[in-house]
Amino acid sequence: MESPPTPLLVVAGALVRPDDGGRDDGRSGTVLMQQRDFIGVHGGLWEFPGGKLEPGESPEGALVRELEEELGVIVAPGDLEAVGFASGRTATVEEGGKGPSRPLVILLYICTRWQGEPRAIEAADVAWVAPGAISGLRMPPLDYPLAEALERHLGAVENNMQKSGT
Ligand SMILES: Nc1nc2c([nH]c(=O)n2[C@@H]2O[C@H](COP(=O)(O)OP(=O)(O)OP(=O)(O)O)[C@@H](O)[C@H]2O)c(=O)[nH]1
Repeated sequence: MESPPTPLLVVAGALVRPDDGGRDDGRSGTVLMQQRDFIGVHGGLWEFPGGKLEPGESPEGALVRELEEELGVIVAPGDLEAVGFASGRTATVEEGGKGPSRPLVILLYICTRWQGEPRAIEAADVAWVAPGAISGLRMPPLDYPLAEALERHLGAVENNMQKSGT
């Protein structure tokens, strides 16, 4: 008898840059999103950069590797802060997925410090997006709850800063 599929663990990162008070070049957002290649599952949709853990990797190690591979940025594992997670299932074959659908958990981290200028190495495109505008993008299903978790996290950070007068 075939054993049931194991859950897939995926990590994702929200690179957040300081708000510079708004630019007039249409790049005023602060969160880096990437657009998937147009071929394959979820083709052309926007998502948080990241990917699957390789055997033996920690989530933070996997995200450091993925951010370098996908965006060309160097991140220290200690500069990744957990924000939340989303749980669902991988895309079915009908939805463009590869094998049978299985449980999927995506861990979201925030990162405000990195080296290098993020660029689309593997993705079709990258863009800086305002946190409140992320859920207006066309994204794979689990990136919506991740975007909500990020907005809550950023809101809480801002509240704390206002309370402490910083
Ligand atoms: N970000 C995101 N990924 C999802 C969702 N649903 C889902 O099946 N996935 C899958 O989770 C995997 C993310 O890992 P990845 O980014 O390393 O994968 P990949 O594009 O290289 O695809 P591949 O290795 O399957 O060819 C992809 O296979 C992606 O299609 C979702 O809602 N959000």
